[in-house]
Amino acid sequence: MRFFTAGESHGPQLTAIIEGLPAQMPLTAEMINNELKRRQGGHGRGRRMQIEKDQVLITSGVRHGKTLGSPVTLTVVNDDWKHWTSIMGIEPLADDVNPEDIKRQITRPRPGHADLVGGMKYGHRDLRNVLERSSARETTMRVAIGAVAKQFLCQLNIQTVAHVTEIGGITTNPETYSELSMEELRQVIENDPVYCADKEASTRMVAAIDDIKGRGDTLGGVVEVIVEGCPPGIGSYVQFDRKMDGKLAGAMMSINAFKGVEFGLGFKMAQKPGSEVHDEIVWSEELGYYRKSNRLGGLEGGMTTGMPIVIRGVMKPIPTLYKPLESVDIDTKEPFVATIERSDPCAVPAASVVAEHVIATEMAKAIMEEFRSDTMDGLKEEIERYRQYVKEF
Ligand SMILES: Cc1cc2nc3c(=O)[nH]c(=O)nc-3n(C[C@H](O)[C@H](O)[C@H](O)COP(=O)(O)O)c2cc1C
Ligand SMILES: C=C(O[C@@H]1CC(C(=O)O)=C[C@@H](OP(=O)(O)O)[C@H]1O)C(=O)O
Repeated sequence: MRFFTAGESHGPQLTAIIEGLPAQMPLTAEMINNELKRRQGGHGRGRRMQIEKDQVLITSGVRHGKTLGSPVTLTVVNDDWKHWTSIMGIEPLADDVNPEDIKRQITRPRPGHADLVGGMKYGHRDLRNVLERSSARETTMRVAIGAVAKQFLCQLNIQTVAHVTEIGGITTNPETYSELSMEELRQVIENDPVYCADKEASTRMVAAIDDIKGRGDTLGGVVEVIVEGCPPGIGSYVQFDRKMDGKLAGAMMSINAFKGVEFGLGFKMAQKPGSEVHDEIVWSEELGYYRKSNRLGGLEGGMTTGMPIVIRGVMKPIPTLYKPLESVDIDTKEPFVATIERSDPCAVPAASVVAEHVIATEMAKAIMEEFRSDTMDGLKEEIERYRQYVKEF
């Protein structure tokens, strides 16, 4: 499976093309729209999310609710486009229009965003040409693609869920959710304003977001994605670029503003002896091989172990601040104090939805590389056979 996304944040629409999905897989726009709605939510989003009502249109690759095996094209219209048609026009400017006269030319780069380096790299003196594509508006299509991947994984009894574990230094207590099933965890976070499973921490996170917003500043945090039901042996140790942990980490780091990744115990492993890190191996007739604990987060030697995959990513605070940091106007070379129109004070809850979907996409891609069939039923049979084989190994 391979895919591309395209589209500017304030352009007419966003597009994704996915190629390599098996035929006969159930797929509906409704399933994708539910996930798009979750990405738009979460306490801490700015005014843009009140303008957009993200709804996907499937324009190829699906007929009567099932994939055809041909490329699937997804589009989401930017409702905000109508306010930007002159600034973001596709056609060349008329001869009598001076580009400098187009409103809202951006010459003042924001520290922490792509503006300055993107402008240098592509020769754009209007930094809007950079921010339009570097914007996390693109994550809409990452979620749309991931929603398709989740439907694929669901056919194979592989489930994913993501939740927020930290915002602005407020952390969850894992004891409040460690006993929950995937389904229970999903239900708890769906009813929570910051997609967090610890009620007490959630209340404090909401207050922290309101407080930081009032002070014109922004907050980051940590999100955790769990994948359950994946068979052992996805990914490989035989070549560096086939290691599953590397692929998952790369996917997580491809999300705007994500700056670190860890699996299982993660960075805490540095403080512990090996006996408190590695997971002991056991076997039973009913379950086959499994581990007594899951401190490594479901990966050994670049391969899934069959235990739940547990991956966390850290999101830095949003760079566009109402309380601006020092920067330099690229035309005048003078320092300036920026004024901004709108931004998200905290997008960690929304980013948890994005994280779940990019991880689901990477898992689906890896499974399609590992097992070959052009039909969904063929793939199901392949995986079932393999699951039985590893159980008895
Ligand atoms: C869901 C989501 C929403 C975001 N919203 C904003 C925003 O409103 N304003 C902003 O400046 N950055 C926002 N960001 C972060 C920027 O897109 C990101 O910092 C920028 O693209 C630069 O990339 P980098 O932080 O990975 O270096 C958001 C990120 C995500 C994942
Ligand atoms: C549009 C989305 O997020 C945007 C991500 C973003 C950024 O700089 O990354 C900046 C903001 O865009 P705008 O300047 O239009 O308000 C966010 O709203 C979205 O998540 O769909």
